Order: sequence, then structure tokens, then C-alpha cells
Amino acid sequence: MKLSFTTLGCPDWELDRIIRSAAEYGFDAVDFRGLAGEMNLYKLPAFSGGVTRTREQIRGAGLAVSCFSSSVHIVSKDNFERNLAEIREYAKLCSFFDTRYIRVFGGSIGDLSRDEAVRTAVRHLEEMGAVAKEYGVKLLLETHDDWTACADVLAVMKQVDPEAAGVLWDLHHPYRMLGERPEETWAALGPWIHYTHVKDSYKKPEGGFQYCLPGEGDVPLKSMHTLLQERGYDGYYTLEWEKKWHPELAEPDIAFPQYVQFMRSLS
Ligand SMILES: O=C(O)c1ccc(O)c(O)c1
Repeated sequence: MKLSFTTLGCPDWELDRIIRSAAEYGFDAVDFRGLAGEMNLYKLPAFSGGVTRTREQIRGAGLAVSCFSSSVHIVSKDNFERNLAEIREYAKLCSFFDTRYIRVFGGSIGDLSRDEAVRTAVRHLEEMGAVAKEYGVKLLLETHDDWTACADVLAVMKQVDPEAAGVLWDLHHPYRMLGERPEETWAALGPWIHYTHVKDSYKKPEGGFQYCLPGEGDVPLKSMHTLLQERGYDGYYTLEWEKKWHPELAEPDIAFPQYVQFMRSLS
């Protein structure tokens, strides 16, 4: 089982600390979602002028970069050109780091009908995916925001080049937000799922939910892992510890090693 974490979980860590801790805790890879307060990673010296040294550091620690997590929302019409430029930057980084995936969001559909939103998502994903494909990279649409339901993601996937786009199954969102059974998600999206985000939560009595350490909530992570293994999934299990957006969550030096221990105990 290949383990990774997104840097959303350690918003205050410098690159050296991220690499050192990832190796020390027994991770296989890091998924970059921002660093040192900058969400557009390619703007940082460590991922532009100094990128060769960064690659040496990461490889030297025995790690890979499992994914570059972009901020791109594919449905957005206003930001299409900026999003396309962002994809190109991440695609270049992917080919430099030998990373196969760029995460994208579907985003809010606003006042579009679902059919219009699907058509827009398909068109934009095709255009952005073509850029990614030039670099041998695939865009992964995350089961998130207005694209959490497997039926909505499937409607898009059926119409795009499978070499240019696939699915990132956030194990939490379809289950927690919609009560989607994991078997249902897999039955719809299995052929497109290349990557997973792992997180846990429990429902609060007053409504809503609370994120918690994996294994301490009621997301059926154990049976999800069994399902994925039985179906032949061999991609990463990436902890998405949303410390950046929820500062009250436990520090990464608690959550990250706990995650490795929890995941290793599943198999
Ligand atoms: O990358 C992000 O910003 C992000 C935020 C919240 C989520 O639930 C998520 O899956 C990703």
C-alpha cells in the first residue's frame, strides 16, 4: 500500500521539514497542495529556479511526488485562461518529478443546469486535459463540491479522453455528504479511479460533521480499503488532513504518524 499526504496538513512546515518527516514516518510520497502560504507552488523558488535541488532532496529521501494538487475549478468560465496556464505549470512540474497526476476540482455550477454544467466540464476538461497529456500527465477530478455524486462525475468521465482525465475518489465526501455507499461509488467510477484521499469524521448532534483522526470517526475506511484492494486498486492512499482550513485539528506531527500506523494496520 502506497501512502502519501497532502501539504494541506502541514501548512506551517518548511520544505525540509516536510521531506524529513515524510521519510521518518514511513510515507512513500508527498502530494503538494501549497507550501509556506503559497497555494500556487510553481511560483516558489523551490519549484521554479531551485527545482533541481528540490527533486534531489525528495528523491534522496526515498520519496516521490504522488500528485500536484491544483486550485483549478474546471467549470469556471471566467478563469478558464488562468486555469489553463496553471495546468501547464503543474504539468511541467509533473514531468520533471515523474508525477502522473494533477488534481482539479469541478467547482460550483452556480446557476447552470446540471446538463449545462456537465457540457462545460467536459469541454474544459478536454482542453485542459489535452495540455496535461502533452506532458504525459492526467487530470484527476476530485469527488468534491458540486461534483461529489458519482452519477455527476460519471456523466463527465464518459465523455472525456481517459488518457487525459480520471477520478480522484475522496473517500470522505460522497459518503459523508450524500450517504453514497462505497460500493456504489466504485461501481460507477471504478475504471476511472486512479487516486484516493483519506479522511475521517463523525456527525455532530447539532448537525454538520467534525473531522477527526482516521479510525476515530465513522467513515468506513476499513471496508473502503478492503473494497479497493479487492478491486485491484494499486494507487496511493493520501491523507488529506485539512489543517490549513481547520487550524483546530491536531498538529501534523500527531496526525501524520497516526495515519501511517492506522493504514498499515488495515492490511
Ligand atoms: O485542496 C483543498 O483546498 C481542499 C479543501 C477541502 C477539501 O475537502 C478538499 O478535499 C480539498
